[in-house]
Amino acid sequence: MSYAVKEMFLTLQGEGVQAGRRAVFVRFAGCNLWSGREEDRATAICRFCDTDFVGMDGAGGARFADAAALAAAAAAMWDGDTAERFAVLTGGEPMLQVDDALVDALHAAGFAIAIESNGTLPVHPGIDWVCISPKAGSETVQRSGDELKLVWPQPGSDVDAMERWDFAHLLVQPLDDPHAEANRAAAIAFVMQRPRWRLTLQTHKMLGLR
Ligand SMILES: C[S@@+](CC[C@H](N)C(=O)[O-])C[C@H]1O[C@@H](n2cnc3c(N)ncnc32)[C@H](O)[C@@H]1O
Ligand SMILES: Nc1nc2[nH]cc(C(=O)O)c2c(=O)[nH]1
Ligand code: SF4
Ligand SMILES: [Mg+2]
Repeated sequence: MSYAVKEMFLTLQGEGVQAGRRAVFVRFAGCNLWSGREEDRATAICRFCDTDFVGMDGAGGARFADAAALAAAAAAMWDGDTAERFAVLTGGEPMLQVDDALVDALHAAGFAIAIESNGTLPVHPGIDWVCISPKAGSETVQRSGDELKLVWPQPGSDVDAMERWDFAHLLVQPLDDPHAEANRAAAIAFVMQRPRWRLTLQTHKMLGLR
């Protein structure tokens, strides 16, 4: 199978329990909850997306002919200790494209693999670190993993149900939109009400990283 990748870049993981870790980000093109076109945003299932995932025209983006080609490109970005190789598969929705061949090729290249997924599709069982970010108005079928990252506020979210799912870490991330300051306060209030949850911030945005 070939893979449509919007962009690929070396940075620090900005969010979640792995924040601060060096990582190659592979941003897959396309999502099942929004077309990515601004004219469709108001009618999409997921309306707050902060990411351009349309096309393959970003830095490091391409249509990779096969898994070996994608893994080789990711490995070429990692100019350090190969023992620490870490890839974050995101998008768009990566589970629309991630398959056995890609997981095997990245592992063969020495990468531990993390994923950022909306949870509407089962995550590949070979992934080493599973982050699910549920979206109100969609069905979260992937109800287990390493971290659940709830963007907040998000009306229509069944937080009590999420607390019955099987995640090692429960995280709440302030919604980045024109009301960011109020959203941060709401996320802090959320954790004050629900001490099983922890606040996570989009540190790459504060640091000027990609
Ligand atoms: C762009 S999404 C791609 C992966 C996948 N489609 C998902 O939604 O999890 C990456 C992460 O950014 C989060 N995110 C997207 N837009 C955001 C925003 N405006 N503010 C805060 N987090 C946001 C998502 O919830 C997800 O955790
Ligand atoms: N540095 C950095 N960390 C991130 N963590 C999750 C991201 C994403 O867009 O999936 C992201 C991103 O876009 N950049
Ligand atoms: S599900 Fe993820 S990639 Fe898709 S529109 Fe929502 S935040 Fe963006
Ligand atoms: Mg992002």
